[in-house]
Amino acid sequence: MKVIKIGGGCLKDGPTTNIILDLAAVRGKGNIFVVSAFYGITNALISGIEAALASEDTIEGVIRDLRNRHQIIVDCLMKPPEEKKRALQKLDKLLGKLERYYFGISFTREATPRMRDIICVFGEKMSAMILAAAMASRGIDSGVALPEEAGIITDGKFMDATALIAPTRENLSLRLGRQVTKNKILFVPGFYGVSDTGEITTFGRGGSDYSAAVVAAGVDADLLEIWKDTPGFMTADPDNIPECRLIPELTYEEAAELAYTGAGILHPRTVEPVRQAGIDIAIKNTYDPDARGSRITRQAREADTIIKSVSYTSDVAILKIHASGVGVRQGILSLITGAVSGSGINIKSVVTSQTCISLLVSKNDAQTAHDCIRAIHPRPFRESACRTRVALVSIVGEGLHLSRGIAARCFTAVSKADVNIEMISFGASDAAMYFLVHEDSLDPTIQALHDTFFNASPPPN
Ligand SMILES: Nc1ncnc2c1ncn2[C@@H]1O[C@H](COP(=O)(O)OP(=O)(O)O)[C@@H](O)[C@H]1O
Ligand SMILES: N[C@@H](CC(=O)OP(=O)(O)O)C(=O)O
Repeated sequence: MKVIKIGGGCLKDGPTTNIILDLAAVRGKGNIFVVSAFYGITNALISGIEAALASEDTIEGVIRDLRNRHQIIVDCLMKPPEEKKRALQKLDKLLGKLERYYFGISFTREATPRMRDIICVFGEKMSAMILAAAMASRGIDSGVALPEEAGIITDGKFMDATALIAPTRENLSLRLGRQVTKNKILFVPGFYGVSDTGEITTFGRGGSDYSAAVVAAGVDADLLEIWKDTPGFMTADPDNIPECRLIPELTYEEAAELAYTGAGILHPRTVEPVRQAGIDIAIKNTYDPDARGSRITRQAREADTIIKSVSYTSDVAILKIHASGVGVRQGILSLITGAVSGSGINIKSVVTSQTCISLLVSKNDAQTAHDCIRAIHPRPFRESACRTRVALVSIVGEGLHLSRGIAARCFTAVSKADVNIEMISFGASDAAMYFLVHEDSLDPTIQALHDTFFNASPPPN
């Protein structure tokens, strides 16, 4: 059995969703589909929260807009009036509940992370329901299994949960495995699970890729297939580098490093659950389903180049803590990282020298993290600084640390592009090297690296 993930990027509107359903009808029977909300709906749900906080009067319009957007899709996917009516009744039931939550936050003037999660998952609940109804309308046996019914269990952290694989596996093998028969398609809303006390907890934005990996591990799937609107995992984001190329095979390590350092094609934690279970990931292009796509696996076959891809993220800030003898002063590092993570902030990376500790955090967390560090008493450092106008660039390829000349080629390219490097990390991973540049220099940096590693006639690396 396969687990197949369909994201919002493939569910843009009625006609594109029809293409996906045609594909699923031919290739999807006997498999589990983990689905995201229709394109733009999660953003609309979040805007609805802000609108409801500002004024109760906005709620009616938000619900009307959500209903219209889904109704247009239902109209396009289903023809028999009775079936359409039933789907719209289910939609109205969900929207009725959603409306009450919006009134709740408007009344209390408070949108807690718990309430944000409850509201955000309505997008996936609506899409799974509509896709299953549309599939049934094509005469295909289909159903919906909600994560709370199937038993996708999380650590309970709102808006950034992690799945607990052991109990999830136990639940899914009992409750999901048996529901999938040879000719049936089962839809599971992605993006969330429930804590052991039943609280809805999302896996963070873009988390349906991770959901699908969790379900794949939970049912011991033969393969996790992720359907995307690109030919596969590319040597760079096609939005930045249109001439980028397909990477036919990547290792788990390479895919994880790329996803963590900003390759928006995969949620950063997608690889974890399937790597543990030894399940491959196939990325397939919905516009060209017979094409090869990309395979993420334990051991990728030899590639022409060691560097597989270039990725970047602007969602990074650097905190520099200047102190002397960092390497010989016991406890200073743990004091600083403890203060930051104690306030619930995730530290993306730490690089130290004898005179400076550099912490990388998300841009949104930078100010709070800096405040936490400055609040340490007595101060174990001389001075601290926070830089937010930076971006992280990374080149990834298994074995790059063993190959001579990669770093030289990388930094020569960057320097030729007249870009100044602000921080380098090399050696922490066998498969990745990353550095920071000013955010205004991001585009020329990515272009220079891509030209060097993928477009230039090579010195072999
Ligand atoms: N290295 C990469 N290879 C392919 N696509 C990438 C890469 N980095 C970023 N992307 C972007 O990821 C997008 C697909 O991811 P996403 O929009 O999240 O899909 P979905 O919503 O269907 O899950 C592509 O349209 C592309 O712009
Ligand atoms: N709908 C959620 C979860 C998700 O994974 O969506 P997508 O597969 O479209 O990235 C979001 O927008 O964050």
